[in-house]
Parts: sequence; C-alpha cells; structure tokens
Amino acid sequence: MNIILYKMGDFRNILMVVNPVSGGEEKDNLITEVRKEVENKNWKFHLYKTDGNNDIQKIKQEVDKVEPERMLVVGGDGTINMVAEALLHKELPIAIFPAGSANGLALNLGIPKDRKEQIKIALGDKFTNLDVLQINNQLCLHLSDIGLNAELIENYETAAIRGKFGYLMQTIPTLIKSKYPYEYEVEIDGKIQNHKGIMLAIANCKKYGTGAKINPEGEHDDGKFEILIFKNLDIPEILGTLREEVKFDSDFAETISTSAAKISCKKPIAFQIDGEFIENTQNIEVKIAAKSLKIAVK
Ligand SMILES: Nc1ncnc2c1ncn2[C@@H]1O[C@H](COP(=O)(O)OP(=O)(O)OP(=O)(O)O)[C@@H](O)[C@H]1O
Repeated sequence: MNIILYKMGDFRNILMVVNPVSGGEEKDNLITEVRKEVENKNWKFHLYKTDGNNDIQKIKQEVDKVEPERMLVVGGDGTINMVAEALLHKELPIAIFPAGSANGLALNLGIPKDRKEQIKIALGDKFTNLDVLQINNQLCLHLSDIGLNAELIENYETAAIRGKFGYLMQTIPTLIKSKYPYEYEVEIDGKIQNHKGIMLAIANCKKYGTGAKINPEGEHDDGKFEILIFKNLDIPEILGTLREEVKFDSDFAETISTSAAKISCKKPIAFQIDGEFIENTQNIEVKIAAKSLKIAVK
C-alpha cells in the first residue's frame, strides 16, 4: 500500500492551463512530464485546457474551485494574457511554458527553450514582478503598437500562410497599402507633444517575439513604460534592432519614458497588443500597475 505523508503547510495545488492549439504543437508529453514532477513533490496537479470560448471566465471559475498556489501556462502570448486577465488583483504566481507561434514575453524574461529547464523554473522559487500595462481596458504584458506593425499583424491574421514566412509574405502588400506617415498627439502630465512616424510603440519590455530589440533601455519591473516613435522606414536601422547592442539614431526613433499617457491620432489606425490585432483606433490611454504579476524565472 502506498502511504503519502503530508507535512503541515506542505500541500500545494498547481493549476496548469494549456492552450491545445497554440503554435500547432502537441503538448501531451509536456503535460505528462509536468504532472509527474508535481506529483513527485506530493503536490496536487490540476489541468484546464482552453477551448477558445470565453476562456478568461472559465479560468477564473477554475481558480476559484482549485484555489491553486501557482499557475502554469502552456501557450503563446495570447494565452498568457488570458491567464493574467483572469488573475487580476489576485496575488498568484504564474510560470510560463512558451508554446505559441509568438512567445515574446518568455523571450523577454529569458525563459530557456529546454523543457526540463522550464519545469525546474516553473516549480522553483525564483520570481520577477512584472509591471502590467492597461491600455484602453485591455492588459498588455510586453509590447503594443499603433501603425505599420499592427497593420502587418492584421494582414497576417487573415493570411493563409502561417509562421515567420507568412509574416514576411505580408510585408510588401502591407507597405503598399499603408497610409503612413501617421500623426500622433502624445499627452503626458497634461503636456502635449506632436509626432509623426510610421508607428508608435508602447513598450513594457525590450523585444518583440521575433527578437527585434526596439526598446533597449526598457525594464519590465521599473514601474515605467516607454513610448517609442519610429519616424521613418529606415531598413538598415530596422535590421539593426535584430542585433544585441542597439543604439537608435534620433532621426529614426524617439523614446519617452513615463508611467501614464494618452495618445490620439487624427484618423483611426491599426492597433495591436502583445501580437494580437485589436482594432483601428484613434484614442489610447495607458496606465501601469507596477510589479503586479509574479512570474517564475531562471
Ligand atoms: N481550443 C482552442 N481552439 C481554438 N482557439 C483557441 C483554443 N484555446 C485558445 N484559443 C485561442 O488561442 C489564442 C491565443 O493563442 P496564443 O497567442 O497563445 O498562441 P499562438 O499560437 O501564438 O496563437 P496565434 O498565432 O493564433 O496568435 C486566443 O485567441 C484563444 O482564444
């Protein structure tokens, strides 16, 4: 007979949220491996698979039912955002198993690609406290932008070809159709600045999921975010963002660091958050909840 002895205070509930379709990747082996590791620690493993239908509400219900001490998230940036939304105002740590076509947040937090290392981190005790941006009542965990890149994402989402090649294939039609440069009015502490450019990014972290480092000075836990205005389509400078050490020419990009801002545009412009196209919009308000999401890191 197997007898499991629980010490007082040693019992933990772990809730794993898995997006079964993200990244087109099979996840059953990972689930089995994590379940084994969790049960080896005499903790209790619970599983919730998203179904693409009202998942935020369903994750909230699952959290209320299971009362986990930690959440493990298997999916891309969209899945992590859903979990973050469901956990709003709850001080519950999460761990990320990157498994999406875009894994920008995991890349920014230095989550390694090796699944064994990810399991160690997920069940370990080292955390970072991520600033969370609220943009027009939606959460943004790493990067949002309004302008050319969001147009590219909108075109990619409706395209037949997926993956990096599909993204690349959308570049030329997007550039032909785009009506850039755009005019942006940025209001910070009641002061208004006017800017013109191909896109305006709102950055909580340094990099896009593609690896492009557009906000080299950004820190994810400093209580601030950066507004970056990219002034023109300078291909060598854009390719330069793929290098580790980047320093932008002031004719190419301007950076403003702040903890709140309002942005308005003369006409509706494509707007994306963490890689998901949201809508064409004219007005954006950005607030920050400093250090409000606890995430397991290396
Ligand atoms: N079972 C499911 N079936 C279909 N869609 C789902 C399912 N579960 C979650 N989703 C959707 O997956 C999206 C999030 O995917 P995520 O960003 O994590 O991965 P991804 O592979 O990078 O996705 P994409 O490339 O489509 O953005 C959300 O829009 C969510 O509604």
